Amino acid sequence: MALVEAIGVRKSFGHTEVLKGIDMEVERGEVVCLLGPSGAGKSTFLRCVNHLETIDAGRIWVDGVPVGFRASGGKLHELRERDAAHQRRDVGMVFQRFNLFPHRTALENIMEGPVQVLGRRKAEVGAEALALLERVGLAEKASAYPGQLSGGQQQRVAIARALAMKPKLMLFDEPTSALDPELVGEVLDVMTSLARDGMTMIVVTHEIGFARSVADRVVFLVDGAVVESGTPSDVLDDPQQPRTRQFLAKVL
Ligand SMILES: Nc1ncnc2c1ncn2[C@@H]1O[C@H](COP(=O)(O)OP(=O)(O)OP(=O)(O)O)[C@@H](O)[C@H]1O
Repeated sequence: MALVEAIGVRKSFGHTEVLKGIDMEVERGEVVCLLGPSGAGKSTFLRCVNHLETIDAGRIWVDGVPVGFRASGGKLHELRERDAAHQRRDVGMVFQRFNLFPHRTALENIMEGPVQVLGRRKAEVGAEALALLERVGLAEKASAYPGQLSGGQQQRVAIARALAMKPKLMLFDEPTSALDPELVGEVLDVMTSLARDGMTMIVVTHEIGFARSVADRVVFLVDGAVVESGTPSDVLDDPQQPRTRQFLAKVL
């Protein structure tokens, strides 16, 4: 089974159907870039995968367990909202706005999940958190507060914080959209290195260059439906669908 399987996912807000039956599979180690115009439902789909939204119809499995359920003793038990946090542990999410705790240092931000959520010992987690800061090129910023870091640095800390939970899957929701252009590259470099290390990733982005060079597969979402999916070169260089062509003509 693929690491992520989504079948017929539907989601409405009020009377507006935002996801109109999404099917998607993401294999282990695969990087999928989700592209499409504003309002297509890209963020909503990611939020459904991470159980930040409940779905109205269809089903999503992450590593064989349907989102919104917990497996135990060979049975599935529906999750109550407070138990959903359990499921989110397997999935790291990085948002457009870095969402760091402002009154905690970079290192403390990274340690927060393993200590508070997983109940691990601070001494053990500290060394891992420092290694993660090194991995995102910020070892020297361990004691800095978010307000003392650039947007690019904050986003790299946010990535390290997500990795600290040892997720099976990483979701990125326009991780560079809030950054000054000169800071975009440093965040994309960290994401590229994660991808090369075999992390399974779904990335919502408008960075076509990243999609072209890093994605295994590009999926185009328009108006709540997948209109085209394939290798980056197939979809970006030779789009078959008029809506994909229109979108690419605007962003390329
Ligand atoms: N919590 C919510 N309540 C009501 N409507 C919502 C909610 N979240 C999203 N929407 C609506 O759902 C639609 C899809 O939004 P979504 O953010 O998923 O699109 P997107 O493809 O990620 O767009 P963008 O690139 O602009 O972020 C939009 O019309 C949005 O206004």
